[in-house]
Amino acid sequence: MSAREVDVIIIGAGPVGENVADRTRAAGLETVLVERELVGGECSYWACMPSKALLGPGRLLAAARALPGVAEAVRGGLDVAAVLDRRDAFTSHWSDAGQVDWVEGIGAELVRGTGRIAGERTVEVTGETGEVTTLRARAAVVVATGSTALVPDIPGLADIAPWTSREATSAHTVPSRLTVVGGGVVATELASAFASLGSRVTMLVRHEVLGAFEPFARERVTEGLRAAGVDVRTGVDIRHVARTADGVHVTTGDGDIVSDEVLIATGRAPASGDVGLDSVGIAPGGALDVDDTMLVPGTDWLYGVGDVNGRAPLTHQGKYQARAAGDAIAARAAGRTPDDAPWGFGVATADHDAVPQVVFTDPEVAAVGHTAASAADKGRPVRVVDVGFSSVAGAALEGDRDQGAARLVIDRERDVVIGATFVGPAVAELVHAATIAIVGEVPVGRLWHAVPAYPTVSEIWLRLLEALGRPEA
Ligand SMILES: Cc1cc2nc3c(=O)[nH]c(=O)nc-3n(C[C@H](O)[C@H](O)[C@H](O)COP(=O)(O)OP(=O)(O)OC[C@H]3O[C@@H](n4cnc5c(N)ncnc54)[C@H](O)[C@@H]3O)c2cc1C
Ligand SMILES: NC(=O)c1ccc[n+]([C@@H]2O[C@H](COP(=O)([O-])OP(=O)(O)OC[C@H]3O[C@@H](n4cnc5c(N)ncnc54)[C@H](O)[C@@H]3O)[C@@H](O)[C@H]2O)c1
Repeated sequence: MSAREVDVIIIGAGPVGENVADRTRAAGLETVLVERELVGGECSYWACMPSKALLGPGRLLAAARALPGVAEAVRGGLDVAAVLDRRDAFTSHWSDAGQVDWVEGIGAELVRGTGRIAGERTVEVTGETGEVTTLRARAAVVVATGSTALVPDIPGLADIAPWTSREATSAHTVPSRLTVVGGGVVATELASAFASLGSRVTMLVRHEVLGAFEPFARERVTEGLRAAGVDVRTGVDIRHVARTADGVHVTTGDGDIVSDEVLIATGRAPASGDVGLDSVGIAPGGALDVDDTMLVPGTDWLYGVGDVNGRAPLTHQGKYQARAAGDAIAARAAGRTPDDAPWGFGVATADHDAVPQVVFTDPEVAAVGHTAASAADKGRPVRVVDVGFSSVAGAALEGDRDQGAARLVIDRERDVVIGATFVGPAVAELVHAATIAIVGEVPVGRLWHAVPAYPTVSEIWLRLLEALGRPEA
């Protein structure tokens, strides 16, 4: 069958595929998006949006309860049905009609079905009824297929049909008892959400909670989960799982935990196993190896963007990669070399050392760049400074509870910030200032001139600088 030619074919219309299309369309390239489920991807329907819609009400209620005068006005718990309804609205009731309109609006074409690379520059799309459309790309094929939940090979687990983040974020009933396996971001966020909705939650953590974050952040999140009623157990070894009349039994070295549902939150795997990479000599299944323009080395047409390349599996970072890749594709299609020097338009340099992330637990964690441990692993000589929010008037005004703590990691030789972590009830918005300091390589001496308004929570920056010590006048 003859192939239809277009400029760019993007397999996967999640947030990342959509953003590549936005850039290639802006450059006037004929662009096809291939999607087998919902345009908008995991983030819109089973990840970021529904999880944050489930988390917000519980955090707000806890904040209200910590503020005398407001606490007295708050009676009872959350209205679970209203929270679930609002979550449904944020997922557009799992309809992608609005996002399809957006694709049409930018002048891209949507082809529904499963995309598979079938040799150089060629993609076969198999539709729902089995019909196959063959497309050939003049400029680029972009793999933006995201990731899927990893389910460990625990005896009995497959037989009980456990929840993954998909079932948890789209649940329409709240289990009375929920066991969460894992201690990462998905586990902590969804344990918090379901505890706030009334589940009795047990977390089974193999090592420790939020292992990749600064120890003081891990400890405070663990305390916060426990204060919210979550039974957090660390160092747990799961041996077997079975469903019986009284619920699901998870057998650990320390006995059985019985619950109504088990949520597996043990990480994600790049969705690269079934996109035809083998047809062009690339081993399927792992993270797709790419350079900083997201081009697969050894090709001049194949790109891997977003979760599938494993560089920084977060929506904002994938969209950043998408903007770089889209601009690099457009430049190459026009016969130009993309601006591919570090921090150029066609590269995702920030993936290496300046990835921000917020964990929306209570307290929240907002971090960017290095932790003290990751800097040490890279042999970077650093100074570390720690400050509590108790010294910040703006934070104290937020409520009568522990307002958290912050850490800066400073490169001792260059005297610039290379890492920041904030933990506290409302620290999410603090992280962008730290990202700018890192990406802009702002000298610490200059930061003294970035004056935080009084009395805001941002005065933590002043406290951190004071703790570092003002350079000699
Ligand atoms: C519970 C949870 C909460 C999260 N919360 C956040 C958060 O708050 N903030 C944040 O930044 N990140 C968050 N993430 C991570 C975020 O969801 C991902 O980083 C993001 O969705 C990646 O976007 P993507 O476009 O690369 O992949 P996806 O969103 O996974 O989209 C890939 C798309 O490709 C399609 N596809 C796959 N294979 C094919 C094929 N062969 N043919 C056609 N289509 C195909 C899929 O159907 C899907 O629509 C969360 C993740 C989880 C699991
Ligand atoms: N707010 C956010 O930005 C946000 C929210 C959710 C998810 N995400 C992203 O989604 C991705 C996936 O998150 P995640 O929490 O699934 O992964 P993760 O890698 O953060 O955590 C996985 C957890 O599972 C544990 N684990 C792994 N294998 C296990 C096993 N066999 N038995 C028991 N425990 C095991 C690990 O020790 C770890 O605690 C991450 O990259 C994360 O950044 C981001």
